[in-house]
Amino acid sequence: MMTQDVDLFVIGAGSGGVRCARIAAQHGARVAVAERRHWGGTCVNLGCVPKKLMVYAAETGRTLDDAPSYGWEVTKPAHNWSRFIEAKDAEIKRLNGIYVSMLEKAGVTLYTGDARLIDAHTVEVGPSALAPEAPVQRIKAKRIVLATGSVPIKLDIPGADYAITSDEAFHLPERPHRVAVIGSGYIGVEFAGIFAGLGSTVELIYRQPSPLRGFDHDVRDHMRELIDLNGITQHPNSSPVRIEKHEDALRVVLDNGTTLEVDAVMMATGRRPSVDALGLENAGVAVENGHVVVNAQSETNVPSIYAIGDIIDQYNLTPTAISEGHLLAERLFAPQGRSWSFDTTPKAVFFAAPIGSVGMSEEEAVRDHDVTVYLSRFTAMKQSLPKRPGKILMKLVVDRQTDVVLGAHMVGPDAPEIIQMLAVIVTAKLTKKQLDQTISLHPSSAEEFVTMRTPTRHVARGETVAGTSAPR
Ligand SMILES: Cc1cc2nc3c(=O)[nH]c(=O)nc-3n(C[C@H](O)[C@H](O)[C@H](O)COP(=O)(O)OP(=O)(O)OC[C@H]3O[C@@H](n4cnc5c(N)ncnc54)[C@H](O)[C@@H]3O)c2cc1C
Ligand SMILES: NC(=O)c1ccc[n+]([C@@H]2O[C@H](COP(=O)([O-])OP(=O)(O)OC[C@H]3O[C@@H](n4cnc5c(N)ncnc54)[C@H](O)[C@@H]3O)[C@@H](O)[C@H]2O)c1
Repeated sequence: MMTQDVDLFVIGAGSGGVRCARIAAQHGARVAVAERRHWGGTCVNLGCVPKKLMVYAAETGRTLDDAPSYGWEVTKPAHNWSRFIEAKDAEIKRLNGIYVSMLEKAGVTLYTGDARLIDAHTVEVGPSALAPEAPVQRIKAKRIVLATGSVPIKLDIPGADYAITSDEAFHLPERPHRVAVIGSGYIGVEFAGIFAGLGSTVELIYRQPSPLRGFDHDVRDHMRELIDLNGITQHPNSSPVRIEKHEDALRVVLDNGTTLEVDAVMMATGRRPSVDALGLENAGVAVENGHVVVNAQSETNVPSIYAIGDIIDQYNLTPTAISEGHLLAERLFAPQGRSWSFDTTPKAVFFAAPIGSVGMSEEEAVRDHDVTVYLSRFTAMKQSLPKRPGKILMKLVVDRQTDVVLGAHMVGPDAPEIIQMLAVIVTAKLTKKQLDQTISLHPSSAEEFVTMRTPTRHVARGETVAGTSAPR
């Protein structure tokens, strides 16, 4: 066994860990990082990146559907799943290499293997699936960062073992023709859109009356319509009670008695922080509701140990994990740090018509503000020739007293791209009047955000939020 000293040891080379390690090393710290499964973490290997490539694959199919209405005399060819998965995997492999070389160039020492805490200043790295032959090594560190991310959760129902999660969905040997997706959060809705876009029959099962709990109620209502329009069968207000394996199919039995016959069942029922076998108890790191507890400085209760990203179960997005890692490295090794506005983190759901959302939903805003809502629904020009159904939704939530834009929400083509810029407006606390002073860019969908003049409704602080009144 070898012993070595570093200023900072980062466990987990995902979004947060890689950034933290790189910035610390660039400021002169002696840094080491351990990764047990895949360099770049969830986002690069089993999350944002392969997911977005799959979204593009599905979108390309829809473009082919629409091509004849623009004069292209094409018949839609079949989608070759294995060729696509191969191309996607090659791209992910390229990105893995970039992460490794970026860390090495910054002078970070890399350990491939499973890491765990021995005490508040010692990490042990041993063999893992990625490095089954890895020697057991102990490293002494002045400071340790826990950046181990999260893992998917399956429902505890009979037959759960027959179900896949997003981890397996990226590497299926063939595309299932009939899929049941359980859960209508980010992953459930995104994968329902991907499978439907590639031609599968999709059943989306969820507990609530509308999908996407936590999003603005008008966005959720609108999404319910769009999911229908994309040919996905929704089973709201339902939960699966068991999954049965039959000769040629899986059967999902719902609590209302419905039985669905499918080729694959995907559970998209949330994720939990990855804390198992991390040795947290050896160092006395406090855990609450399954996540590591930190203060606003990413400090745990143990002075030498910090935690960032999904392991703290706060924002659970890549840019927030990256920003936490960057801030922590600067706080520890460079006095003049950057700052970020975490409260106005923009969010996207990459469905067939994606969602972009920043700031407060209407129901969040009315807790503390008198609110004016501007809401618009219209058909995208690009959809006019193909006569593709489904409208764009745009919504602004404005403080009635100060005129500050509290929230901006959109469902429609390019919504994430447009909302990224609206996030600047919400972060800078600009007013509706300042949006009104902006000349529109024509013809675009985004121009609607600077041309919405007539309030749709006013809602007083504390009032119950009512449904939409914009034309459908
Ligand atoms: C299907 C899917 C789609 C997503 N899409 C988006 C999206 O579009 N946009 C977005 O912002 N976010 C998205 N996310 C969320 C995003 O991927 C995570 O929030 C982000 O990766 C969290 O970063 P992290 O650094 O906390 O952890 P991770 O990126 O998960 O990295 C943790 C790393 O630690 C390693 N590790 C764990 N335990 C150990 C150990 N004991 N020893 C050594 N290494 C260890 C893991 O192997 C992993 O590589 C998506 C997630 C999923 C699952
Ligand atoms: N576009 C993005 O930015 C993106 C994409 C994917 C994932 N992510 C991140 O990853 C996280 C995890 O995604 P997710 O979709 O797995 O989680 P989620 O929390 O968004 O959704 C979980 C879903 O499972 C359902 N569920 C939970 N317990 C259940 C039960 N007992 N019975 C029936 N249904 C149940 C919930 O009602 C919900 O619909 C997200 O919160 C997000 O932060 C982000």
